Amino acid sequence: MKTHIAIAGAAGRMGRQLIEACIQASEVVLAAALEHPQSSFIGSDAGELASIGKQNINIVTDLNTIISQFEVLIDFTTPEATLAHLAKCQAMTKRMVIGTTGFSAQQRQLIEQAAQKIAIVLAPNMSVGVNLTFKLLEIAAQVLGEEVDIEIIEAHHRHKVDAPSGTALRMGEIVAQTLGRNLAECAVYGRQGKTNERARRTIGFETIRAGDIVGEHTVLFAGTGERVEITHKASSRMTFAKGAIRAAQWIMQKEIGLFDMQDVLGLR
Ligand SMILES: NC(=O)C1=CN([C@@H]2O[C@H](COP(=O)(O)OP(=O)(O)OC[C@H]3O[C@@H](n4cnc5c(N)ncnc54)[C@H](OP(=O)(O)O)[C@@H]3O)[C@@H](O)[C@H]2O)C=CC1
Ligand SMILES: O=C(O)C1=N[C@H](C(=O)O)C[C@H](O)C1
Repeated sequence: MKTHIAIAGAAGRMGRQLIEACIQASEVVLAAALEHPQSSFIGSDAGELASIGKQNINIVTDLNTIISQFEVLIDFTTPEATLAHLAKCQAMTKRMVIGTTGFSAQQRQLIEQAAQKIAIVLAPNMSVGVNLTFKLLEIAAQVLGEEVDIEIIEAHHRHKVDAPSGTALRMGEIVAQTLGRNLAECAVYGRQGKTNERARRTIGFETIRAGDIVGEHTVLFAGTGERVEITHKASSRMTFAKGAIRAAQWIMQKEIGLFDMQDVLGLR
């Protein structure tokens, strides 16, 4: 049976890629596409928006009007919009795949609570390569341990509104957890002025925002005499969109619970 998908944030950078990925994937059906009420794209055809030709699916604004048409809502919007969609999906018992980043700890708690009622995949990065990189980071941190300085450098396009990226923060959490550190206590976000010598157990974050960079992450493990750099570079948003479609198909086997791409890809 094909999975019927609705896309929130359909006119966004990721939304347009998701429309195309949905149409390309034979195992899923694009059932509906959503934008906010003020969007100039309401009523536009989703296929035309994604430059793949008319699909006879108009962009709508009210999730309640399409609730019977889809099984999984894929949401790449903003934290506030995602939480509004989450409340509706919980009320109507619909599954969600959430790619939005930039949630506060309190907002994340709301997602965890909702996952007691519905099944959710929440992942700051849906690419297979980044999720493999997460595993490589665990190994690097285990082997290099306390002998190295760890820095996380990320670069994204000029339109990105959250920093550090959700992926960079997840990388920091993985490294910190592997080394028995608390990221909230050891993270250092950028440096300026008289910083004093670097403390070994800190994990540094550096953020670049420029041009049309799709998404690049490097974790540096720098010791004395050598260093290891683990880098992932995304060159197309289609890699994230394909991952989200895969997650939407995977979540159909779950009724409740909070999962991420490590679960979807069997990397847990
Ligand atoms: N997990 C992953 O693999 C990835 C995650 N992301 C994350 O996804 C999110 C979106 O990224 P991106 O596509 O680049 O951003 P965009 O700003 O291009 O897209 C977001 C879209 O959501 C729309 N939107 C805002 N509020 C609502 C609402 N209430 N209902 C429906 N639609 C709404 C925006 O409309 P308007 O522009 O008019 O405000 C816009 O069209 C970010 O948090 C980003 O970090 C991005 C790439 C990969
Ligand atoms: O906003 C983006 O573009 C991206 N955001 C995600 C993040 O914050 O990690 C993932 C990807 O790198 C692109």
